[in-house]
Amino acid sequence: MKILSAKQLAEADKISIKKQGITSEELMERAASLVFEEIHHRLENRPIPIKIFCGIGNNGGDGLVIARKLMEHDYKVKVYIVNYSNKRSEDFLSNYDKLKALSKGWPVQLKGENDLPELNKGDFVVDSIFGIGLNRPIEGWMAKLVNHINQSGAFILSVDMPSGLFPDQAQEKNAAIVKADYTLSFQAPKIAFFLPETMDYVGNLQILDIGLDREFIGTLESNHFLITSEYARAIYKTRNKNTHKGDYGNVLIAGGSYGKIGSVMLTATAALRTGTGLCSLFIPECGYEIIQTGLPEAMVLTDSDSKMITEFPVEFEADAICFGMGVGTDEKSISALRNMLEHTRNPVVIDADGLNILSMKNELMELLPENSILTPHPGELKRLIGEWKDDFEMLDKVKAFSKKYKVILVVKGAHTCTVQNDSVMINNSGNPGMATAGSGDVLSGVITSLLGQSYEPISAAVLAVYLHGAAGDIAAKEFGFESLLARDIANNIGRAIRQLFNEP
Ligand SMILES: NC(=O)C1=CN([C@@H]2O[C@H](COP(=O)(O)OP(=O)(O)OC[C@H]3O[C@@H](n4cnc5c(N)ncnc54)[C@H](OP(=O)(O)O)[C@@H]3O)[C@@H](O)[C@H]2O)[C@@H](O)CC1
Ligand SMILES: Nc1ncnc2c1ncn2[C@@H]1O[C@H](COP(=O)(O)OP(=O)(O)O)[C@@H](O)[C@H]1O
Ligand SMILES: [K+]
Repeated sequence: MKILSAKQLAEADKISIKKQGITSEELMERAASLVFEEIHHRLENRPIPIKIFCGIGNNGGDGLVIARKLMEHDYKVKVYIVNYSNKRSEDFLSNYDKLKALSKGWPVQLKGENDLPELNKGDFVVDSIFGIGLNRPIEGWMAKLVNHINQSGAFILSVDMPSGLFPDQAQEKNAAIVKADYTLSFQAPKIAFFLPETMDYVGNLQILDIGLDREFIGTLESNHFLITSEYARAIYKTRNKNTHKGDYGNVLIAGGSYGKIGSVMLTATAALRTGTGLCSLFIPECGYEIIQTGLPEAMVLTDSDSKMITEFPVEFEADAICFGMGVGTDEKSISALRNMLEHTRNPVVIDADGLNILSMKNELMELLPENSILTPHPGELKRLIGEWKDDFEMLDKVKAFSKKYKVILVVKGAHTCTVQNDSVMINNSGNPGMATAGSGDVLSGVITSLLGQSYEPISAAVLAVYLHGAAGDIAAKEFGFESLLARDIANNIGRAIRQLFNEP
């Protein structure tokens, strides 16, 4: 699903109005009615105090429509108009008239900090102050209003955008932004919903299809995509009956050191659970019995060193190689990575200490086969690309890095971003239960497995990230967030694949 900018969405609004022969007020009625229906569906006429904060632009206009609809259904509604200027939009004004005609009292006018209304824990607040028209940070008394709403303890539903949040540009430090519990956003996701510095403002996210022109949206160019289950399903390759293990890839996972053999075991488990036909590990000698006992499906090659990798079995003909988990950064292990890179032409997967080695020995970057996949978490990423001042600069730097070295970066996080050149694929599956040791090792195993099964490198990365998160979600249903282990993610990859086809 395309992630669109505020400018593109405003354009899509205009084109749709023209093509569908409707007025912008009718489009507003349509969009806001969908929000009303979501609220009505959940509240089921419960007498909860609903407090709607409306700006005076079109986002405020949405709020007025929502208020009218709720009043028509006998909800307890109070409307506050946030007068941030005297330029009320046309559609705001016509809905203001409609609301006045329906309600007995006038909406409460807010004009300064003395007007902040009383809010209580049990209130249901609708934030319809600013949407995609925000063009500068919220300041002055309105910033106080935003903090007042945030501190009230009320349930907060934001319409289209949490007010104060820019859809597609960096935020000032300590900006006043509504911290929503739930955001109902129109038509397309906005990138700020998924980036580390701003995702917390959004709460639960739901995108409402307000029926903007599909053909026009199809023509819009975007470098940013949200990975959906439909997309993952389209990438996935089904299996033929007439096949054997040789058809599903022979992968080699090199990693581990004394005390960190578990990491490679997790990677190999994940690779096998993702369908790898033949899985071999290259590990220091100390891990031999551990792997042979713990994972009998895997084959094991050992280094001459008992505690760390110091070489690489360059004669091994693998369909995909993964290097790095638990390796450490000893000079001898650095030469093992160099050895591997000097003898490999196919794309490889580099994770964990493999990445740290690349940061230390920049010249090794030049040896990476084209379309290799690097899987840094934010700490490893900083070592690779340096510091960044905000998420947008981070994405720019990652894109530049991807272009410079012709590699794919999987920037891990709550919404993992897979970056190739200028394109960013954002993942929405997964949960905080996956913030546990070894879950990144599992991801590398899934990527390597798909790479070995002849998926294009970018497809392997994107599908793996999606399945890894979906498997984590299935595991979390069984164990809860706290109890989830990395191995549970690996063990649920099969269920995640079946879920793509709606099989429980
Ligand atoms: N178009 C359609 O058909 C549909 C649109 N829809 C809805 O419209 C929303 C977009 O509406 P919008 O364009 O009126 O912008 P909105 O977010 O209400 O802001 C209004 C004005 O605020 C001002 N302003 C900005 N920042 C400020 C600040 N920090 N402090 C003070 N003032 C500030 C700025 O005016 P300025 O003062 O700069 O002239 C700006 O123009 C969209 O999110 C969706 O909810 C849906 O109904 C679907 C159909
Ligand atoms: N809150 C979260 N929501 C979704 N996914 C998460 C969350 N926290 C962690 N993950 C996922 O778990 C993995 C953690 O990887 P990493 O930090 O490398 O762990 P480790 O080094 O312990 O293996 C990543 O794939 C990341 O996307
Ligand atoms: K809003």
